[in-house]
Amino acid sequence: MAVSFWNNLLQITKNRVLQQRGVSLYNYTHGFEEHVIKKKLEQFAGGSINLSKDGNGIGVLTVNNPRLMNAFTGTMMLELQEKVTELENWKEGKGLIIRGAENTFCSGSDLNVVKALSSMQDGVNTCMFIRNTLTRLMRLPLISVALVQGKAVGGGAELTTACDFRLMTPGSEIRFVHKEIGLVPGWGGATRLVQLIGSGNALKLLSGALKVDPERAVSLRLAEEILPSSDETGSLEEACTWLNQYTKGPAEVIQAMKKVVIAGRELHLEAALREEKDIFGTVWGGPAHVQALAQRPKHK
Ligand SMILES: CC[C@H](C(=O)O)C(=O)SCCNC(=O)CCNC(=O)[C@H](O)C(C)(C)COP(=O)(O)OP(=O)(O)OC[C@H]1O[C@@H](n2cnc3c(N)ncnc32)[C@H](O)[C@@H]1OP(=O)(O)O
Repeated sequence: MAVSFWNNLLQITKNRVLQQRGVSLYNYTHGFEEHVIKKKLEQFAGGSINLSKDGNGIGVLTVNNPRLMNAFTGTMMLELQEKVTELENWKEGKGLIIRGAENTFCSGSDLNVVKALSSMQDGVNTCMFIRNTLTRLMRLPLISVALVQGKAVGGGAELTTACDFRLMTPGSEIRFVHKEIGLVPGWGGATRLVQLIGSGNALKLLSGALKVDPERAVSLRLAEEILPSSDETGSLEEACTWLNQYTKGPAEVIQAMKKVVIAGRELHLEAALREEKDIFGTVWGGPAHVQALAQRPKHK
């Protein structure tokens, strides 16, 4: 009785967290002092995170630091957080493509930053900071796709798992290299990988630091498809076309659809069903619903 009371309370609290925007996994109650690590990250400048948003509700987020195979400097980590906040507040948004600049995806943290922040405390705080951001990215009410061109390595491989889907270009690879540098994933990538491909397959990819080519990624259900083009422009167009299959219709309906899926993915059955009811209430009688009913649709 007592256990089920606490379980219910926990689920209700989690429900509320999922409904709010900008809520992080870690805060001062977990001993995480965000402002301290932000001050440190500011010192490692370079590269950028660029966001473009089109009139059809599709955003393209580009990890841009080609000199270092799009590795994340400190300021890029900070910029990613800002862009996620912007996307959380994008009312017209429906879909998001994440890609790397100049024909490669991302090689994780800038190893110069890793070296400079080598104390256990700095390492753990940096990971908590990014894990917060990637958890919010994963929970965006947008359908997200990682467009993997070239290499997605280390934290770059982890970033792909924060998206709903992965599309790979011919010759590209995803590789969790952490073991090779004496680490385990710290950006939440191991947890998400287990959810995506199961614990046995995840253990093989992580403990073997295996190179996952597009064919293997599709067979593991890590990637949806191999795109025909390997060049930047062609593959972006193809990724947009792929995503457009799922983003037709009004933003409020697409966003509600993503939210019911997040609830199903993250909550226990009863809490997820309650959440689905609440989200349903936000679209029932809404403009898209009323308009569709007025047209007496037939779905042949
Ligand atoms: C939990 C996440 C984890 C953490 O933060 O704790 C990490 O993400 S740690 C970082 C994990 N990533 C790596 O260890 C990648 C190391 N780099 C490579 O393995 C290769 O460079 C590779 C496979 C990404 C690309 O190989 P390729 O032959 O195609 O290119 P180059 O090696 O010639 O790379 C060009 C240039 O970029 C530099 N580079 C690449 N990645 C990084 C990085 N993560 N940090 C800093 N610099 C990086 C590379 O050293 C080359 O520079 P150069 O001056 O020409 O040597």
